[in-house]
Amino acid sequence: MNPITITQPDDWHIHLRDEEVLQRTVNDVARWAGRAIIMPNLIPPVRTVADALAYRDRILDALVEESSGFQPLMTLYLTDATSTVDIEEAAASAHVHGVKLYPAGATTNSSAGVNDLESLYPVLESMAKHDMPLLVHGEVTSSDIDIFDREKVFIDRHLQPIVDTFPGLRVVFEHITTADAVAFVREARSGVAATITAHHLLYNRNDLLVGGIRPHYFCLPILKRSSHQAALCEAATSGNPRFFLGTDSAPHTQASKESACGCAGCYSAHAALELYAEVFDACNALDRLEGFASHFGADFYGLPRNDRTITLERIEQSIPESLSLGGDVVVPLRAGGRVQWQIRS
Ligand SMILES: NC(=O)N[C@@H](CC(=O)O)C(=O)O
Ligand SMILES: [Zn+2]
Ligand SMILES: [Zn+2]
Repeated sequence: MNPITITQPDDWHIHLRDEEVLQRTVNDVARWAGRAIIMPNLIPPVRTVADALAYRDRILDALVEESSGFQPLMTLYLTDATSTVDIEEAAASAHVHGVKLYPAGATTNSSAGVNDLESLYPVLESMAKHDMPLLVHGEVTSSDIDIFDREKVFIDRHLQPIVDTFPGLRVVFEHITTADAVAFVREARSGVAATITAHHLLYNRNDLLVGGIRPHYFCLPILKRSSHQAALCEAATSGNPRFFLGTDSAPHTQASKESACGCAGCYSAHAALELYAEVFDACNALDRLEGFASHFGADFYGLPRNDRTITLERIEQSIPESLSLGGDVVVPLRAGGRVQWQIRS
């Protein structure tokens, strides 16, 4: 199967940041995706519909001519102060497609996140009533839980109770990283799905730690052992519509990654579709790429599939050592390396 033509994909989880950085982030994703779910973890966070609409305008303003069809799908950031009125307003907006749960302190820009999930149960109830999806960064933050176990413990302590307590709530378990998360999503009631990143399919914790610490592979949830990576590849390429594409592309400047206390997040928007194609090719599952990348997420969110198509060819391309990011630089995933696929222009 080479070349392959598929319905244009969408990215169901991305960080674009703000201001001068948008020039890079927005146009990189718009090169291959028709739409993207835009994460709300700005500083300060995107808390209200008004915040989301203003942010959406800044994203649209950053689009270059060739990318002008790209649609940002906005989300709100759940805080301890989020109210049912916020949810009603979100549900009434054509541009808000989900509400994001960050346990406070779990990841980059999550300090405004949720401290006491149970006190927000009325808000989750309202989300279920208005059919507003809950998007979850699924890791506990307790200091006594090992960083490699934080996703699994989150399932038992928080995710299973949420899914059981609100049977009508649609839930996306974001950027899953473990065989435990795969099994949970596979066996859950209907209305539960997961996004999977390219980097969690391509890499494991050896890539992060063997031969020296490689900060550009540090993200949260952290890369796990290879058996978990294999479970993710199996899920992504299985054709199960509960698993779909979400890059979690998250730019941090080179200096903030190459630091004594480096930030969490990998930048993949520059070549994400090509990298996913490489994974599906390696698993002999190129015929399943379209479902994962272009059909299942749209179906879950209740949006039409894209009309346009995109063609990928098995032609090697090289990835730059760094990319401009506003006045700074970002080191992209697989910097200085090669990827086996290209998008035909
Ligand atoms: N994934 C990450 O490691 N970082 C993301 C936040 C997130 O998605 O958890 C970021 O905003 O940088
Ligand atoms: Zn996250
Ligand atoms: Zn993310």
